[in-house]
Parts: sequence; C-alpha cells; structure tokens
Amino acid sequence: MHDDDMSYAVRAMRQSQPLVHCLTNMVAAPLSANALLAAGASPAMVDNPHEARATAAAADAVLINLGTPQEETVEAMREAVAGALDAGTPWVLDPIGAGTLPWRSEVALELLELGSPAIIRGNASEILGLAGGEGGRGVDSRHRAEDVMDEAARLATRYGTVVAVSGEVDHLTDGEEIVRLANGSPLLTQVSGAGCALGALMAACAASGAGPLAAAAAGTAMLTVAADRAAEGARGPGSFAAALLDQLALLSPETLAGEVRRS
Ligand SMILES: Nc1ncnc2c1ncn2[C@@H]1O[C@H](COP(=O)(O)OP(=O)(O)O)[C@@H](O)[C@H]1O
Ligand SMILES: Cc1ncsc1CCOP(=O)(O)O
Repeated sequence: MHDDDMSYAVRAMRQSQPLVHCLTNMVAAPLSANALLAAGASPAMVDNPHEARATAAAADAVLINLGTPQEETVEAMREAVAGALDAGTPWVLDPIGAGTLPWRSEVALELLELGSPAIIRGNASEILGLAGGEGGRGVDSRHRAEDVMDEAARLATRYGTVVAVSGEVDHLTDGEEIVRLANGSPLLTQVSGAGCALGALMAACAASGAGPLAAAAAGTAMLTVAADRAAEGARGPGSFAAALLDQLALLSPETLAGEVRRS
C-alpha cells in the first residue's frame, strides 16, 4: 500500500461526509460520534433490532463494536450485518474482549460467518483471542501487535478481510502485506474508547472507495497523527481528549501525509 492511497482515503472521506452507522458500546459511543464528526463524517448510533437493517442499508459504512453487548443489541448487530451485506456496504468488526469474555467471542465468530467485514480491528489480545488464543485482561491488551501477526494474517486470509492490530506500533495486514504505523501517544491508552473511535474512523474511511487496507491505514493515521499533535499541549487525559477532537477536525490530508510514520 502506498502513502498516497491513505491520503486519497482521507480526502475522499472528507468530501463525501459518509453516513456511518454505529452499533457500539455505552462507554465509547460519545467519543466515537464526536471523532466521526470532527473527521468530517456523519455518525448515526442506531442499535435496536427494529431499525438496524434499514439503517445499515442506507449507510455508507457500518461499525459493529462488541464492547458492552446485550441480547437486543446483538440482535440488532445481526440485522445490521445482514443489511450491510445485502446493500454491499462495508462493515467493520471491533471484537472488544474477544478471547477473554466467552459469549461475545462466540457472537464475533457468528457475525463473521454471516459474511466478510472490510476490516477487523482490535488490540493484540483481542485479535489473538478471536483467532482462538488467549485474550487480554478485561478489554485491555496483554500482548504486542508484532507478536500476533501470524494469527492476524490467518484471520485475514480465512475471512478475506483486513486485520488491523493496534498498539504502540499499529500493524495492519490483508494476509499478505503488513503495514506498520508508528504514530500515536501513550495518552491514547488513558482515554477509554480511543480504540473504539479508531474503529469508527476506519469505517468512515472504508466508505471512501479506497481499498480496505488503505482505509484501515487512513483511519489509524488520522487518529494517531492527531494524537501526536494533541499530546503536545495536554496536561493529562482530559485535556488530551478534548485536544484530540480539535486536532482531528484540523487535520488535512497533506499534514497527514507529511507526519505519518511507517516503520
Ligand atoms: N503505547 C502506545 N503508544 C502510542 N500509541 C499507542 C500506544 N498504545 C496504543 N496506542 C494507540 O492507541 C490507539 C488505540 O489502541 P489500543 O490501546 O491498542 O486499543 P484498545 O483501546 O482497543 O485497547 C491506537 O491508535 C494505537 O496506535
Ligand atoms: C472500558 C470498557 N468496557 C467495556 S467496553 C469499554 C471501552 C473500551 O474502549 P477502548 O478499548 O477503545 O479503550
């Protein structure tokens, strides 16, 4: 994947202001919605089974995040995935807690069997857990992205998807190529929902028509370059979180191309 593909995805996303249908968790929903708005997308948090299929079909991208699943929201997720698959809308799976929490791990695998997402996004332990290995500690990672890339590549190949593993260095793969992106601040780990917002940004970029690897890279670059800038004046996680939204809104494709660091 070329850096230009990333810039294209960001530019096209900003121009088209995609409607991103999010079925996400109660912790991360406000930050994800605000991150999408700051990035130039249009969030709709619709997670009931009555409206999920039609919303997914009308949306430009769908995000399924398993952070705080309930029976009813899981039913909505089944509907949303079906609606997205029918309409050819790209969807992103964020299997929070996979490998650690058994019910949602099964739900994640069940959703994957309905049809392939464009991107599976998770921290290293979640990706390892989804692949059948041990998970993390609650919703936090106990592994490094670089140590789970064999499992990530196997998942990517099996489901015909891109697997994006977050961490100090984010590692993204389509099963063949690995893209490593090294921006980002440790303060991101002090703001609950930062990883979830990353999945939302990837979904927005997946609507751009860029390929899924470029979309995953574009979402990662947006969040982490904005985080680098936000960390500069931050006094702690609170001012950082506010500055992160400001920097997402200010970020241009040119700045992104100039500041993204591949490793
Ligand atoms: N130690 C770190 N240093 C810099 N950035 C990090 C670090 N750990 C995670 N990040 C960034 O934080 C974001 C969320 O990743 P992560 O914390 O792994 O996800 P999750 O919140 O799902 O556990 C990613 O954009 C990643 O680049
Ligand atoms: C704390 C918590 N508990 C269930 S979901 C959630 C949010 C986790 O979000 P992230 O992993 O993106 O920080």
